[in-house]
Amino acid sequence: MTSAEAQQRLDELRAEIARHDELYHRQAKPEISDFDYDRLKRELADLEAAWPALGGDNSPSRAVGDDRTAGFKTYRHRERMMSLDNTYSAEELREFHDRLTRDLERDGLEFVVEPKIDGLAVSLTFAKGKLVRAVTRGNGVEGDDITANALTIRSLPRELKRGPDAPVPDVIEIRGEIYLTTAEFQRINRQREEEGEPVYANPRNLAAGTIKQLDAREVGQRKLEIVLYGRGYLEPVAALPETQTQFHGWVKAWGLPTVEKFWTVQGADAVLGAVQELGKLRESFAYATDGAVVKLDAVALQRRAGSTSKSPRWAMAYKFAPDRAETKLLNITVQVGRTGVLTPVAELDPVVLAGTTVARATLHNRDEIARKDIRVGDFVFVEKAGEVIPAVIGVNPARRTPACVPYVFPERCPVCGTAVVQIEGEVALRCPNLECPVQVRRRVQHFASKACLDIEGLGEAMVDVLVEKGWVRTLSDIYRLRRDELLTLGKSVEKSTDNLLAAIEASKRAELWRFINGLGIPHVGAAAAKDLARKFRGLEALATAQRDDFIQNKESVIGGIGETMADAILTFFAESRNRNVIDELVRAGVDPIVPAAGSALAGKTFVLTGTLPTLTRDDATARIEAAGGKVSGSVSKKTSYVVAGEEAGSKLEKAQTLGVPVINEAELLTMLG
Ligand SMILES: NC(=O)c1ccc[n+]([C@@H]2O[C@H](COP(=O)([O-])OP(=O)(O)OC[C@H]3O[C@@H](n4cnc5c(N)ncnc54)[C@H](O)[C@@H]3O)[C@@H](O)[C@H]2O)c1
Ligand SMILES: [Zn+2]
Repeated sequence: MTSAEAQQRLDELRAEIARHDELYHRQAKPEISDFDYDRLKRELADLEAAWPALGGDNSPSRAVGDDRTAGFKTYRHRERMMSLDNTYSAEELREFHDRLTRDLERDGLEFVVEPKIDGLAVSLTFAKGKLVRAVTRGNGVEGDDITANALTIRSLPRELKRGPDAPVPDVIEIRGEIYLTTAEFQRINRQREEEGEPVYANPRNLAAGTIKQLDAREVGQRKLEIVLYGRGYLEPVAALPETQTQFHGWVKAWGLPTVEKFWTVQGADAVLGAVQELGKLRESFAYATDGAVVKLDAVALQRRAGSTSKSPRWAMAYKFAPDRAETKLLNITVQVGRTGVLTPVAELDPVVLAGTTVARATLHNRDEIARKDIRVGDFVFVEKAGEVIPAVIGVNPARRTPACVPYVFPERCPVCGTAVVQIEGEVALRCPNLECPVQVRRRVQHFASKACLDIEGLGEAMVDVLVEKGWVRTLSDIYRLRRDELLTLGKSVEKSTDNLLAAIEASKRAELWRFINGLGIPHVGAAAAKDLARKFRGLEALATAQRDDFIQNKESVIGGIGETMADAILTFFAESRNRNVIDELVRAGVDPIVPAAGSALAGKTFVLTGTLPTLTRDDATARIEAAGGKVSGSVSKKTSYVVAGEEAGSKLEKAQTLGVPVINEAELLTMLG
C-alpha cells in the first residue's frame, strides 16, 4: 500500500465510522451490526498504527462517540466518562493482562470480570446522599441532562442508604447503564408492530431512543431499568474505595441496583475462565450483555496505569461475537403496516441460531436489500446476538447461482395494488392508499381499541369481518353500519348486533382525546392526545392547526408536544383524505366531549411540592381551583398530577413510586391555558 492509498482508505474509514457513530449514538438507529462496526474500527486503528504520519487528530479512533441531542440541557461531568478498548480475541485479552503485569512490574494482579451491559451509559450525581442529576455520556466531557427521564425509573432510589458498610461521600458520580429488560423490549415491539411502525432491532437502541424523548410521561410508559457499577468524581478523596470489588459492595449497600454477578480473580487463565462462565450465564440475566469488562481490581494500580484520550489502560472489554449462520433465502415477502409502511421480510430455510430456530428475519427496507444485493435463492448470513432480532447481514457470493436475479422491490402495494410512494426524508416505502384493506383493518382496530374509543363488541376479529365485507372502508363507516346487513352475519346475532350498535352510538360522545388518539397519527399516543385535546378543544381545530400553534421560536408551545410530533401532526392533516375523515366523522354525528372552558382541570387533583419558580403556593392553588381542579395535601393513587419545584421532597418520591405523573410549573401553566 502506498502512502496515497493509505490516506485514501483512512479518509474513507474515518468518514464511514463517523457516519455510523452519528446513527448509533445520536439517532439510536444503527445500520450495521456492532461486530461489523468494530471491524471497521479495528481496520482504522491498524492503519493509523502503520501510518503514524498520516495525521488523525480528529479521527473517531481518538474520541468517544457523542450522544448529545437537541432539546436537552448539557451538563459537564466532574470526571470524564470514557469508552473501553475492546477485543473479540482471547489472545488479546491475555496480552492486556501481560502488558499490565509488565508495566506495573507486578505478578499475580487481581482483576474483576463484570458483565458488559448493552445499554446506555449514564452518570448519576449524588450530593450528600441525594440524587441530584442524571447525565448521558455525551462526548465524555459533557452530556445531556436527562434527570427528569431518569426519575421515571422506578427501581432507582432517590437517596443512598446509609449504613456501617459503606460511607456516603459528600459528592459522588456513580456510573452505570440504563437498559430495558427483554420482556419490556418485546412488549413494546409487539405494540409497534401492531401499529405498523418499524420495530427496534435491539433493546439497546430502544432504551437509547426512549431516554432521549422530551416528554418524561412518554418515557414513564416504557419501563426503563438501571444498573450501576462504576465511579466517577468523588469527594472527599479520602472516601475512595480500595478496590473495584469493594466498590461493588458499596453500591449494593447504598441500595442501588448492581450487576447480577461479577468475579474477582487472579491471573490470565482465571480471567478467561470467568469470561467463559459469564458467556454461559448471561442468557439468564435480565439485561442484554454484549461481553465482559475486565478491570484491574486495585484502585491505586488503576491510577498508576492511567488512561489514553479515550479509554482507561486498566480495563478491557472482551466482546462475544454474535452467532452467525448461513442458510438459504427462500423468499422475500412484503408486509404492510397501519401507516402503510412496507416492510420486507426474509423467509429462510430454518436454521438454529443462539439457541432458537430462525425462519424469518427482517430485511429493513428496499435500500438495505439493494445495498447488500440480496436475491431470492441466495445463501445468506443471518446473525443474532442475545435479544437482537435476527437480521440478514449479507450474502455468500460464492454460492450464488445464475438463476438468482436481482430482487425488484414491488412498485405496487402487495395488498391493494396502489403504486407505492416514498416520503421525503424517509427510507420506508408506503402504500399511500388510506383505503388499503390491511391499513383500514389496522386503523379501525386501533380506533375501536381500549386505548381509543373502547367500543365493546368491535374487537379485532369483528373488524376483520366488517372490512372484508366491504362495509367499513373509513373510520366514519363505523357510524353508518346497517342493522339489516349486520344481521346477515349469522343466526342469533340479533342481541349482539344491537349491543354493538348501542356501543357505537354511545362512542359518538366519547372524550375528545380518545378520538385524537384513535386517528393513529404517527408518534401521537394517549398522553399527547390529552394535551392536544386540552389545547384545541375540537377535531376541526386540530385538523387545521398551523406550525406556530405547536412551535414558536423553536420552543414547544404545548407541553409534551415537541417538533417530531408537531411535524407528524401537520403531515398527517396535510393529506386531504385524513382531513376528510374528520369531516365525515362529524357528519356521521360524532360529537366529542370537550371539557368546558374554565374547567380545563375539572375532576383533576393536584399536589404541590417544593418551591415553584414564579408562582407562590397560594397563587398556584387559586389558579388550579379557578380552572375547576382540586389541590390536595397528600399524594395517593387518585392524585392526577404532582407539581414539583426546587427541593421537592418526599411527595415527589411518593408520586414516583405510585406512578403519578410529575409536572413542573411550565407544564401546569400550559394546562391552565
Ligand atoms: N452498529 C453501529 O453502527 C455502531 C456504531 C457506533 C458504536 N457501536 C457500538 O458501540 C460501542 C462503542 O461505543 P462505546 O464507546 O460506548 O464503547 P463500548 O460500548 O464498547 O464500551 C464502553 C461502554 O461500555 C459500557 N459498559 C457496560 N457495562 C460496563 C461495565 N461493567 N463496566 C464499564 N463499562 C461498561 C459503558 O457505558 C461504557 O461507556 C461498541 O460496542 C460498538 O460496537 C456500534
Ligand atoms: Zn395497499
